[in-house]
Amino acid sequence: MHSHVINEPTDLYSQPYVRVLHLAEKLQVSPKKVLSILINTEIREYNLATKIFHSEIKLVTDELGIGQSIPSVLITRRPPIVSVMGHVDHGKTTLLDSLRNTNVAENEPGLITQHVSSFVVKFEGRDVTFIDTPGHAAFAGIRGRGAKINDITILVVDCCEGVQPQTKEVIRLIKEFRIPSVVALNKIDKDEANIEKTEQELQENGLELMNIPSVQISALRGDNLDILMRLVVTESDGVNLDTDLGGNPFGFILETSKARYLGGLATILPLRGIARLGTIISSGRTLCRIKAILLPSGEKVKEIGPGYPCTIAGWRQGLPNPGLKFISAEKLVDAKRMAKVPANLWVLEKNKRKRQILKKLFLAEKSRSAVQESVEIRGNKNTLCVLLKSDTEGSKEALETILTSTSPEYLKIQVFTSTIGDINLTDVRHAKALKAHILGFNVGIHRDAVSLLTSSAVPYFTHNVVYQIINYVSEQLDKMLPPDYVEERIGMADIISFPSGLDLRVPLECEVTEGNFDENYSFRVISKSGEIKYDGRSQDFELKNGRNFNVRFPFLADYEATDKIECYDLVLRKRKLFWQVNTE
Ligand SMILES: Nc1nc2c(ncn2[C@@H]2O[C@H](COP(=O)(O)OP(=O)(O)OP(=O)(O)O)[C@@H](O)[C@H]2O)c(=O)[nH]1
Repeated sequence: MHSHVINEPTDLYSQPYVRVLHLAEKLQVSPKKVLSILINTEIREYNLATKIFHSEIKLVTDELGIGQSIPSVLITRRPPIVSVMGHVDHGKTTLLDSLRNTNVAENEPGLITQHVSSFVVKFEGRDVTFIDTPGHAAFAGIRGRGAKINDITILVVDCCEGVQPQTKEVIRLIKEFRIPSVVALNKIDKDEANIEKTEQELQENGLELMNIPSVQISALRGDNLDILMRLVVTESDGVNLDTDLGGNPFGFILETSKARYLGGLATILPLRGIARLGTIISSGRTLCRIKAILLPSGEKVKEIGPGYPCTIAGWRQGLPNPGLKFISAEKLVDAKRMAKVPANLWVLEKNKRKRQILKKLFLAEKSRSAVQESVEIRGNKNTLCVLLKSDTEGSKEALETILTSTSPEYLKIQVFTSTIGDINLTDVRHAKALKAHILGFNVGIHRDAVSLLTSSAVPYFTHNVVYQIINYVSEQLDKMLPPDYVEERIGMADIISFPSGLDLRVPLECEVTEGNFDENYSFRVISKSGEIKYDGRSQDFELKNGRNFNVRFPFLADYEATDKIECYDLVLRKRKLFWQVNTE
């Protein structure tokens, strides 16, 4: 029934490699050719069965001249994301409910009751994810920011009322963003339903029913919902639903809620990667180390793949805002590993040195559990755009190589142009339009470019030492990362007395055993076995005589006398830069 749990072997995801032979097949070149390219790199020993990683795959594809794209070894097809839209009372909720009921097993024992408006329908062996978009304004906002949340829209129109203002708004959105759509002509069970008139009105409002599939349904009775599903599945065949299972998890926050025992919850829609228990994600200023994953049915799972909405617990520093993107924060750890690559390797002499660098990078990459590639994060705040200027062909190539082969995953360095000569007016104009940084190696600035450079505040950096340029880039990348927090324990306490009958109004009485307690910090209730029963802010914290205090927590939990209370703070940590360059 719960087929939306990932049910293939787990190591498929945690082993983001491909064997040499398999890669040759994918690329449709002879295995011998691939093998010889790899052997020539001198990175290590290879045979046809060797497992190779993304950095090595890239070497092969580069050498073969088939571009930068990484073969789709870990690419999988996720379920299409469908949202139902339409005018008020035209039957959106009824349709969603009918679709959900065809699928959901209700009252299964052991499930946690929750209200989640997103769910997965299985249709003819395919999973289709429905999300209840929270109103048109938010939807338009999400779209407007260039992000992609739904693949297909079902436009519901009440055939008794015909086209109404919000119907027109949806038509506008569908057309503007070219969203594949299906029209559901609803309430055909009613006598007043006028299908022809509704179709005509849709046509008059610019919806070409010749090109857009439509179906007459009764959301209430469930008539023709199978046809609707088939149309949706057919439409989804034309949509690129490929996603990278090995990538850093990222997706959207759909809604938030709070629950007893679990604290703050957020329903998320992952669009890439596998999110697991323990995965750290961040959204806006909030951070979550995933401590529970619940499917819309309430079933608890350990991991979740792209395209499957789920509710996660473990949020710190409040709850994220619906509509926002979330990203994996694991890269904070990776960034530190990258920083350990010895600095003297950044001296660029071609070929041999380059191989050494790639070898180091490869080793760093191999040590990570998953290879990440920022596939769709382009042209946004995860990309540092640069315009390179160099004095000679040799230094130009060196700079390009260093910047393109070493950008840490998740953050991307995009080199727009790389040319030889002083920084001129055109460069500054381009940089301004592209919001790019100008990096100059051993070059000057044209006189006519100076004034625009200062007045337009285009960031630029020139130097005749390559390390300094790398340092500059490193600093810029660092500024793009979300803050890195570490936990600091403030104090520990024992529970001396607690309310019987789980009465929320009665405070817990506690005694400090270590450090201090202060209501301005976060609190955690930990059971003897280490289970976290509560994590968050306190309520009505009251310091008593000496080392005792009273405290209440907003959520009810089965507190016990053996529980410990921890008081902790999240402190901003100063990060090491990506590339620590040793200038000696
Ligand atoms: N007869 C009939 N009634 C329907 C059908 N679909 C929905 N309704 C009724 O129309 C009314 C509005 O339906 P909803 O599903 O709440 O409409 P909605 O579009 O979700 O409305 P909002 O959430 O307020 O925007 C309800 O009374 C439904 O029972 C249908 O196919 N046939």
